[in-house]
Amino acid sequence: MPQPVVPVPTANTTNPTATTSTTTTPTAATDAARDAVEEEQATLDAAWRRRAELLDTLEATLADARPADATAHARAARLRGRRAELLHADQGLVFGRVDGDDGSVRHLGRAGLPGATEDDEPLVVDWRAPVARPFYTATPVDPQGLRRRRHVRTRGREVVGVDDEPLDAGLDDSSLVGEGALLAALDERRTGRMGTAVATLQREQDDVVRADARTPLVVQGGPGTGKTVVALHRVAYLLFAHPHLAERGVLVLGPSRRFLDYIAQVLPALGETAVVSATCDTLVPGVRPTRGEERDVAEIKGRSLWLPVLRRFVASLEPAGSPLDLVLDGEEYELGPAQVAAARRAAEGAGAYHRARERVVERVHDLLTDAVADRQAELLARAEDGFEDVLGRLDATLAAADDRALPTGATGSDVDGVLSEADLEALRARIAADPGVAAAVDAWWPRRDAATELARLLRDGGLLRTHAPELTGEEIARVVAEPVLDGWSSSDVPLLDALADLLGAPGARHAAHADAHADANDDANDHAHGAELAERAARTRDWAYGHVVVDEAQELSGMQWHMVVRRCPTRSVTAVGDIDQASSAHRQTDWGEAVSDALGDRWRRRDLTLCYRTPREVMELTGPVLRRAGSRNDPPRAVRSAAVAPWRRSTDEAGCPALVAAAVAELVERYDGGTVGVVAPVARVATLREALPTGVPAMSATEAKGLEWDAAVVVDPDGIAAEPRGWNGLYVALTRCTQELGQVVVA
Ligand SMILES: Nc1ncnc2c1ncn2[C@@H]1O[C@H](COP(=O)(O)OP(=O)(O)OP(=O)(O)O)[C@@H](O)[C@H]1O
Repeated sequence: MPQPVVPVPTANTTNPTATTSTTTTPTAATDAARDAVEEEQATLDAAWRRRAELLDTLEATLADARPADATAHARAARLRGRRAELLHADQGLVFGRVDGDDGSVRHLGRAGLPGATEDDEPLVVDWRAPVARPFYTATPVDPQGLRRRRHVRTRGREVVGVDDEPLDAGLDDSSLVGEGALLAALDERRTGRMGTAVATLQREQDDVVRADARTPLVVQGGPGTGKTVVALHRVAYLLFAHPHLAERGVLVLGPSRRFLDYIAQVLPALGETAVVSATCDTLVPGVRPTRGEERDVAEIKGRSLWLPVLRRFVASLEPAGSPLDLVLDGEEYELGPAQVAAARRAAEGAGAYHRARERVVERVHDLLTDAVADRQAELLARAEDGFEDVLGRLDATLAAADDRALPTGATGSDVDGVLSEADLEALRARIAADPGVAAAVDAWWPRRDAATELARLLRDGGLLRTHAPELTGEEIARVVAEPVLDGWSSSDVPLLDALADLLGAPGARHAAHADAHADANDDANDHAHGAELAERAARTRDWAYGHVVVDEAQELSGMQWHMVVRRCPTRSVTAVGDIDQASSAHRQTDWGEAVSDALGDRWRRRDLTLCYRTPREVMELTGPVLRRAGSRNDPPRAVRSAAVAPWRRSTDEAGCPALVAAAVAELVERYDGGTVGVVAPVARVATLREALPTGVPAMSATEAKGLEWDAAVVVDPDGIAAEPRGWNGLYVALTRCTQELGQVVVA
């Protein structure tokens, strides 16, 4: 049990896993507290001085730097990255300390601060360094060589308190890490922006943060268990521990723009900029859904089966083995079925449609070059047999070739009929540039555009019946009835992405990847340029990220999962979510069903079990809601209890907006400096927005996902429960508050 040696202002805290505490007399405790604060203040002062020195040195080095070559450029970029890291470390420059059995003392902070000389111990160890790990994971049962863990609470340059946990005095293994500091952090007013939790990460969270990056990881956790916190700290950890990931950037996928705004400050505050954040809707550059859609259609279009459907459709776009007629210099050539088949074989294994097309077209040019050369030789042979008219034609052909700069070096009279290598090359180049040949090849194997082809497929019942036999006639009819020409819907985006991938870029083989590689080499480890890299990655549809984090991952459809994996071929993916909070149209009810198709069977699951956000009294209301949602899971255990009991008020339809407005006004006053939010059935949101003061948001359960406020008012809970997947939605709605929950029931 932690022993706060300086009182912590957290009234309503109860550890669900309470353990024994060490006893100290009040006076001794006060003296010890004062000494401890003074001691840590001295360390914090030293850390600020060291930070200033390091920044001065960096500034001077950067001012003198004249990056002459790539190495110097990369070094300057690294220095700029380090400068940014030190600048961001001002909050929490020192936040923890561990004392070893061997008398060693180590301080932890947002950024590492080396000692004055190379032989000195670091003044502060970076929280992500391996030596920092016991701070998060040591327990009395497994003290990992530590005697004591101390959380140092600071405000700017001042130490305001310390919380000590002896690790050599107990047998209990279940207490929270740094309970005093944790509960103080949890009790703080919410600002509407998520904060960092480097100082108070809990053991089960740290296990996720530092898990192996190569294995896809799925983290299941109930509301408020810190999934988002963990996901974002994992990004910071991975970029620190595996700098090569920064060369490709990290993609963070969230459920909505509002959610991305909510978390936007966390990664920059952790010093990370090589990060792109997006929703599944905004992942494909140049494509934005503008059309709503029916839930059943979204469900059908989200199924993974569309991947084989689209594959079959794209295969059908390739020309059958029909002969190809070509004209060059007025002469007709026919590539017969056998030659066409041979050319098509060249495309086997080429992958995307356009890549295959490129290879086949090259092969066609080869075949035509051979055919022209053969015909020339044949004409010559006949000429030698004395056919004057044929000789005339040959002269004409060669003259035409000369006009087009075919450097045969031969004339009509001294030609020997066999083209040299150089002649053949030149002939091939001329064929490749010939507009007539290009037009014929285009007509035979056209370039295709993903948007046009998808719209064509989705509107054509016949095509769907051919390529999507997995769908029933009724399902096909629902798909065909969608007005795709009026714009894309959300479920079209992954279909477009899959189709664009199967088609490949016309005429720009691997351009995006080549581009990405060049950038990566220029910008290796360059945090200062991370934002630039991220911008470029966001613009490139087939950018391959170093790592992808998916938050609220339970919402993704099968096709959206494929869209994720396409962006990270190494499958270095961390997905965090709560299957019990799912509200989107798909039918998955467990993680295996949701991810196995895209992630294969290599993925691992971790669970988060403690709820840090929502007070126990509120969580107790959610068990029955979960049962009604059809879940067999229990809500997570809350680490805190509420100062104000959850309340319910009733009203009739007409009185609802006014009652909600009055309740909100009370809460805004009570949580001055904090935040209040309202969650309601979709149909009530607009009316409530009008009734509420500015700054108090009203939204549906789906929109509230991932967000939190000090106080939340849930309006018409029965109405929310009656929505599609409504009991899951109500579970979300009830778990948004950090302090107080009110429910307004509409009779
Ligand atoms: N170790 C921690 N230290 C301090 N605060 C924490 C810690 N873990 C979680 N929190 C806080 O608890 C709250 C809930 O965390 P978070 O939003 O990450 O939970 P979640 O599991 O993503 O919830 P939901 O499923 O409802 O979206 C946040 O205010 C977060 O800052």
